[in-house]
Amino acid sequence: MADGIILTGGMSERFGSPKAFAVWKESYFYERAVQALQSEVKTIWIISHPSFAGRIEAGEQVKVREDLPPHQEKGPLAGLFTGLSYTEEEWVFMLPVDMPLITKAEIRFLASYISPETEAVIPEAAGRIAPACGWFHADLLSKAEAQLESGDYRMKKVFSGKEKVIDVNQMYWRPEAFENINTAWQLEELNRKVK
Ligand SMILES: Nc1nc2c(ncn2[C@@H]2O[C@H](COP(=O)(O)OP(=O)(O)OP(=O)(O)O)[C@@H](O)[C@H]2O)c(=O)[nH]1
Repeated sequence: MADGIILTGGMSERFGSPKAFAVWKESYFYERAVQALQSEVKTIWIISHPSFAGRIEAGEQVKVREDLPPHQEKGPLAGLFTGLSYTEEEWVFMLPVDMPLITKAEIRFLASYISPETEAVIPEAAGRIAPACGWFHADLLSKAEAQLESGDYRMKKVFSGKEKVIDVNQMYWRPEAFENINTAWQLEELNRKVK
Protein backbone atom coordinates (compact mmCIF):
# COMPACT_ATOMS: atom_id res chain seq x y z
CA MET A 1 0.00 0.00 0.00
CA ALA A 2 0.99 3.64 -0.34
CA ASP A 3 0.15 6.92 1.37
CA GLY A 4 -0.96 10.23 -0.07
CA ILE A 5 0.39 13.71 0.55
CA ILE A 6 -1.66 16.80 -0.22
CA LEU A 7 0.31 20.02 -0.39
CA THR A 8 -1.60 22.99 0.98
CA GLY A 9 1.22 24.84 2.69
CA GLY A 10 1.62 27.66 0.18
CA MET A 11 0.50 31.26 0.63
CA SER A 12 -1.67 31.36 -2.54
CA GLU A 13 -0.61 34.97 -3.10
CA ARG A 14 -1.54 34.93 -6.78
CA PHE A 15 -4.93 33.40 -5.99
CA GLY A 16 -5.67 35.86 -3.19
CA SER A 17 -6.96 33.38 -0.59
CA PRO A 18 -5.87 29.88 0.49
CA LYS A 19 -6.33 27.59 -2.52
CA ALA A 20 -7.27 24.71 -0.19
CA PHE A 21 -10.67 26.41 0.15
CA ALA A 22 -11.15 27.39 -3.47
CA VAL A 23 -14.29 25.71 -4.78
CA TRP A 24 -14.68 23.48 -7.81
CA LYS A 25 -17.97 21.72 -8.41
CA GLU A 26 -19.25 22.46 -4.90
CA SER A 27 -16.22 21.02 -3.13
CA TYR A 28 -13.18 22.68 -1.64
CA PHE A 29 -10.00 21.92 -3.58
CA TYR A 30 -8.64 20.00 -0.60
CA GLU A 31 -11.79 17.86 -0.47
CA ARG A 32 -11.40 17.01 -4.14
CA ALA A 33 -7.79 16.02 -3.56
CA VAL A 34 -8.91 13.75 -0.70
CA GLN A 35 -11.57 12.21 -2.95
CA ALA A 36 -9.01 11.51 -5.67
CA LEU A 37 -6.66 9.78 -3.25
CA GLN A 38 -8.91 8.01 -0.78
CA SER A 39 -9.36 4.69 -2.58
CA GLU A 40 -5.74 4.62 -3.79
CA VAL A 41 -3.79 5.08 -0.56
CA LYS A 42 -3.84 4.20 3.11
CA THR A 43 -3.29 7.45 5.00
CA ILE A 44 -3.61 10.92 3.49
CA TRP A 45 -1.23 13.48 4.99
CA ILE A 46 -2.40 17.02 4.35
CA ILE A 47 0.64 19.23 4.85
CA SER A 48 -0.77 22.65 5.49
CA HIS A 49 0.01 26.14 6.72
CA PRO A 50 -0.39 27.15 10.39
CA SER A 51 -2.66 30.05 9.46
CA PHE A 52 -5.44 27.77 8.16
CA ALA A 53 -4.56 24.15 8.98
CA GLY A 54 -7.26 24.21 11.69
CA ARG A 55 -9.98 24.76 9.07
CA ILE A 56 -9.20 21.48 7.30
CA GLU A 57 -11.32 18.56 8.38
CA ALA A 58 -9.25 15.59 9.52
CA GLY A 59 -10.56 12.06 9.93
CA GLU A 60 -9.57 8.46 10.35
CA GLN A 61 -7.81 8.37 6.99
CA VAL A 62 -6.95 12.06 6.75
CA LYS A 63 -4.28 13.60 8.98
CA VAL A 64 -3.50 17.31 8.96
CA ARG A 65 0.06 18.38 9.69
CA GLU A 66 2.24 21.46 9.27
CA ASP A 67 5.70 21.62 7.69
CA LEU A 68 8.23 20.22 10.13
CA PRO A 69 10.87 22.54 11.56
CA PRO A 70 13.30 23.76 10.52
CA HIS A 71 11.91 23.57 6.99
CA GLN A 72 8.62 25.45 7.19
CA GLU A 73 7.49 27.47 4.21
CA LYS A 74 10.27 26.39 1.90
CA GLY A 75 7.94 25.34 -0.89
CA PRO A 76 6.69 21.96 -2.11
CA LEU A 77 9.99 20.28 -1.23
CA ALA A 78 9.30 21.09 2.44
CA GLY A 79 5.90 19.43 2.07
CA LEU A 80 7.50 16.34 0.53
CA PHE A 81 10.03 16.22 3.36
CA THR A 82 7.28 16.48 5.99
CA GLY A 83 4.99 13.97 4.31
CA LEU A 84 7.79 11.43 3.88
CA SER A 85 8.77 11.96 7.52
CA TYR A 86 5.30 10.85 8.61
CA THR A 87 4.63 7.99 6.22
CA GLU A 88 5.66 4.43 6.90
CA GLU A 89 4.88 3.35 3.36
CA GLU A 90 7.39 2.79 0.57
CA TRP A 91 5.58 5.03 -1.90
CA VAL A 92 3.50 8.19 -1.67
CA PHE A 93 1.41 10.02 -4.22
CA MET A 94 1.92 13.75 -3.70
CA LEU A 95 -0.81 16.02 -4.98
CA PRO A 96 -0.64 19.83 -4.94
CA VAL A 97 -4.01 21.09 -3.77
CA ASP A 98 -4.34 23.32 -6.83
CA MET A 99 -4.92 20.53 -9.37
CA PRO A 100 -8.69 20.10 -8.92
CA LEU A 101 -9.22 17.95 -12.01
CA ILE A 102 -7.01 15.07 -10.91
CA THR A 103 -8.90 11.89 -10.11
CA LYS A 104 -7.90 8.39 -9.16
CA ALA A 105 -7.60 7.59 -12.88
CA GLU A 106 -4.55 9.87 -13.18
CA ILE A 107 -3.06 8.47 -9.97
CA ARG A 108 -3.39 4.94 -11.37
CA PHE A 109 -2.11 5.97 -14.78
CA LEU A 110 1.11 7.33 -13.28
CA ALA A 111 1.43 4.29 -10.98
CA SER A 112 1.66 2.08 -14.05
CA TYR A 113 5.13 3.56 -14.72
CA ILE A 114 6.63 2.55 -11.37
CA SER A 115 9.35 -0.08 -11.69
CA PRO A 116 12.01 -1.32 -9.25
CA GLU A 117 14.62 1.26 -10.23
CA THR A 118 12.23 4.21 -10.16
CA GLU A 119 12.49 6.95 -7.50
CA ALA A 120 9.59 9.06 -8.81
CA VAL A 121 7.00 9.25 -11.58
CA ILE A 122 5.96 12.80 -12.47
CA PRO A 123 3.88 14.29 -15.28
CA GLU A 124 4.89 16.71 -17.99
CA ALA A 125 1.85 18.55 -19.33
CA ALA A 126 1.92 20.93 -22.30
CA GLY A 127 5.72 21.01 -22.18
CA ARG A 128 5.92 21.82 -18.47
CA ILE A 129 7.09 19.35 -15.88
CA ALA A 130 5.02 19.31 -12.68
CA PRO A 131 7.69 18.10 -10.25
CA ALA A 132 5.49 18.39 -7.15
CA CYS A 133 2.85 15.99 -8.46
CA GLY A 134 3.27 12.25 -8.75
CA TRP A 135 4.66 9.14 -7.14
CA PHE A 136 7.67 9.48 -4.85
CA HIS A 137 9.72 6.72 -3.21
CA ALA A 138 10.39 6.97 0.52
CA ASP A 139 14.15 6.96 -0.16
CA LEU A 140 13.76 10.57 -1.28
CA LEU A 141 13.33 11.64 2.36
CA SER A 142 17.05 11.90 3.09
CA LYS A 143 17.69 13.61 -0.25
CA ALA A 144 14.92 16.13 0.37
CA GLU A 145 16.29 16.88 3.83
CA ALA A 146 19.87 17.30 2.61
CA GLN A 147 18.73 19.57 -0.16
CA LEU A 148 16.62 21.74 2.14
CA GLU A 149 19.61 22.00 4.46
CA SER A 150 21.79 23.10 1.56
CA GLY A 151 19.39 25.98 0.88
CA ASP A 152 18.31 24.76 -2.56
CA TYR A 153 14.53 24.43 -2.45
CA ARG A 154 13.97 23.49 -6.09
CA MET A 155 11.76 20.44 -6.28
CA LYS A 156 13.35 19.15 -9.49
CA LYS A 157 16.77 18.96 -7.86
CA VAL A 158 15.69 16.20 -5.50
CA PHE A 159 15.81 13.62 -8.28
CA SER A 160 18.98 11.77 -9.11
CA GLY A 161 18.21 10.53 -12.61
CA LYS A 162 15.91 7.71 -11.58
CA GLU A 163 12.73 9.72 -12.03
CA LYS A 164 10.36 9.02 -14.90
CA VAL A 165 8.79 12.04 -16.58
CA ILE A 166 5.60 11.09 -18.39
CA ASP A 167 4.47 13.35 -21.20
CA VAL A 168 0.75 13.26 -20.49
CA ASN A 169 -0.13 15.14 -23.68
CA GLN A 170 1.20 12.22 -25.69
CA MET A 171 0.30 9.37 -23.38
CA TYR A 172 -2.95 10.31 -21.77
CA TRP A 173 -6.50 10.85 -22.89
CA ARG A 174 -7.16 13.63 -20.38
CA PRO A 175 -3.95 15.74 -20.13
CA GLU A 176 -5.95 18.77 -18.92
CA ALA A 177 -6.39 16.89 -15.63
CA PHE A 178 -2.87 18.02 -14.72
CA GLU A 179 -3.62 21.72 -15.07
CA ASN A 180 -2.89 23.72 -11.95
CA ILE A 181 -4.72 26.81 -10.79
CA ASN A 182 -2.73 29.81 -9.62
CA THR A 183 -5.18 32.68 -10.05
CA ALA A 184 -8.89 33.33 -9.64
CA TRP A 185 -8.99 34.11 -13.36
CA GLN A 186 -7.65 30.63 -14.19
CA LEU A 187 -10.40 29.11 -12.05
CA GLU A 188 -13.02 31.12 -13.95
CA GLU A 189 -11.51 29.92 -17.24
CA LEU A 190 -11.69 26.35 -16.02
CA ASN A 191 -15.35 26.83 -15.15
CA ARG A 192 -15.97 28.02 -18.71
CA LYS A 193 -13.94 25.25 -20.37
CA VAL A 194 -14.72 22.18 -18.31
CA LYS A 195 -18.29 21.23 -17.57
N1 LIG B 1 3.58 22.04 2.68
C1 LIG B 1 3.90 23.06 1.88
N2 LIG B 1 3.26 23.21 0.70
C2 LIG B 1 3.61 24.26 -0.08
C3 LIG B 1 4.59 25.19 0.28
N3 LIG B 1 4.70 26.13 -0.70
C4 LIG B 1 3.81 25.78 -1.65
N4 LIG B 1 3.14 24.66 -1.29
C5 LIG B 1 2.09 23.97 -2.04
O1 LIG B 1 2.64 23.57 -3.28
C6 LIG B 1 1.69 23.72 -4.32
C7 LIG B 1 2.24 24.64 -5.39
O2 LIG B 1 2.42 25.89 -4.79
P1 LIG B 1 2.52 27.24 -5.62
O3 LIG B 1 1.29 27.44 -6.44
O4 LIG B 1 3.79 27.23 -6.34
O5 LIG B 1 2.61 28.30 -4.45
P2 LIG B 1 1.49 28.95 -3.56
O6 LIG B 1 2.21 29.45 -2.38
O7 LIG B 1 0.34 28.06 -3.28
O8 LIG B 1 0.96 30.14 -4.46
P3 LIG B 1 1.67 31.59 -4.66
O9 LIG B 1 1.76 32.23 -3.31
O10 LIG B 1 0.72 32.30 -5.57
O11 LIG B 1 3.01 31.32 -5.27
C8 LIG B 1 0.42 24.23 -3.66
O12 LIG B 1 -0.42 23.12 -3.41
C9 LIG B 1 0.91 24.86 -2.38
O13 LIG B 1 -0.05 24.83 -1.34
C10 LIG B 1 5.27 25.01 1.55
O14 LIG B 1 6.15 25.79 1.95
N5 LIG B 1 4.88 23.92 2.29
